[in-house]
Amino acid sequence: MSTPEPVLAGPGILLVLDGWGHADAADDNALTLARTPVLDNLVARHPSTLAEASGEAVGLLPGTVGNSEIGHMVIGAGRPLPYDSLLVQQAIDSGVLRTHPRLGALLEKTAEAGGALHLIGLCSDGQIHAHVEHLSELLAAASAHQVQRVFIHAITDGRDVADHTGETYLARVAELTAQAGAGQIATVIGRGYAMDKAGNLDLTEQAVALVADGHGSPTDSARAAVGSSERGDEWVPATVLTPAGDARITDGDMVVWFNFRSDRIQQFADRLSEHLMATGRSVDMVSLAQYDTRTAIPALVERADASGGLADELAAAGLRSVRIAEAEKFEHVTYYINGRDAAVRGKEEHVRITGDAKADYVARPRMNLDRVTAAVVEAASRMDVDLVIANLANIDVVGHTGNLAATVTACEATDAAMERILQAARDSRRWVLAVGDHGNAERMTKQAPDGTVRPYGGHTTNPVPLVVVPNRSDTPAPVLPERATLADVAPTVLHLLGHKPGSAMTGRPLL
Ligand SMILES: O=C(O)[C@H](O)COP(=O)(O)O
Ligand SMILES: [Mn+2]
Ligand SMILES: [Mn+2]
Repeated sequence: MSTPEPVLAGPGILLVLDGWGHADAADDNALTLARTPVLDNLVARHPSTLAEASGEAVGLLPGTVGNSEIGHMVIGAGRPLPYDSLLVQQAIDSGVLRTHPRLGALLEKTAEAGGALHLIGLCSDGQIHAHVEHLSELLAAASAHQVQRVFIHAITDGRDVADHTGETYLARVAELTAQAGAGQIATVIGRGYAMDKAGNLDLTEQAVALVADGHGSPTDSARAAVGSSERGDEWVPATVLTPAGDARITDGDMVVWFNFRSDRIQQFADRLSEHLMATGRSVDMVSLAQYDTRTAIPALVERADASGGLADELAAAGLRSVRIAEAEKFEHVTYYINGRDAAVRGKEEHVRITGDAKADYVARPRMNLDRVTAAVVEAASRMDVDLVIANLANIDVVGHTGNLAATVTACEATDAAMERILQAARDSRRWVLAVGDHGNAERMTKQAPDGTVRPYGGHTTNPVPLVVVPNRSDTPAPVLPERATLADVAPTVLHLLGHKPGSAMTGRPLL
């Protein structure tokens, strides 16, 4: 006798609960501190497992925390993708970066013209946007080409690493410059200004004016620069370190952007390029990894191919998908889940829920969740929609504030939204696959480099819950394998839609 098909293939909802990681209950675990009956019930009563969302399982360096870009890319690709941090590290380990012809040619040209090299990037070891140690390779290359003036325009973090650690990382930069015999920190500014991605150009302009024209508060040490912030490392005001001398960007200089992740540096890179051009300064620029800037900036390390994922398979099968998220995560359910591909395939609809771009997430931990939920419910009710893909951003975005109470509220708001979405799924006979893209809110403290335990709003290496709510309850519920990875999501989604995994996918259907 054949076993009945446990899940009736049909339309569904793929929900990414951003920052929904798994860890044992603890007094810094916002998810277990929160009252979340719907999520608890979901995991307890329906087929569920834990999925790896960090390190090698998704294409990151071993032991590194997951992030929204690689999380959504792997969810969409159905296979781990070598992420930019890994590719940069490989280029360093193999010596390819140090001997990169484009870098070498530009350094030589700069040295001959007596120009300066400006290194701009985030100085921490958060491994999400950048790694401070990458500077060592760039400084060595500058030294080898005898570039005499090397200025580091340091951006302080406090988001991907514990806050109030900026001074430690700037001290590390100073060590690296001493080791290489080249370079000095010229300016310091927090990532809140330099890495805005929400179009707040007033913030970006402060970073542009600082590095291009030396407009900032003069101070004589990195420690004083970081200490001048009243709002932690993210918001260190534009500061010029006077011992570096005149570090303005002039005609014939070159710039290397050393963030490997594009999303939060590209606005600054674009504005700086435009400003230099508008003021008649001809400056060569390269970035460590490929950026999605409007102005073309050549990359030293190319991206991995991410084609052949869920979007391509949906298009090939003629299936309609609706993508829904609020602004903070809109690119994640469109551009990133589609393999960093901006093309909108035929039957693909995008719903971007907008709100206050400068929202204070501690004061407003619900964000625009009600409108996101309403859009999911509406899309689910449409007979012509095969797959709804939505991101519920609160757990991650509010988690980043490092504020435990606000994050608990965000978890509870997400729980209530889930209740409405699950009801909509029952009404429309849809299955639901809910998954985190990386951990965040399940651990809200971290040990800082100096050994103290601090509030922490960044990501984690914890696995994420993955739950499948079948579209019918009259057949035995399937059992999912004990462990999974984010690469299994797309094959499972295609299976639930009644299709095979794509040939480029190495993940497997979990049921
Ligand atoms: O850019 C950010 O907000 C954080 O550094 C990383 O968070 P994300 O990967 O969720 O965007
Ligand atoms: Mn995320
Ligand atoms: Mn995040």
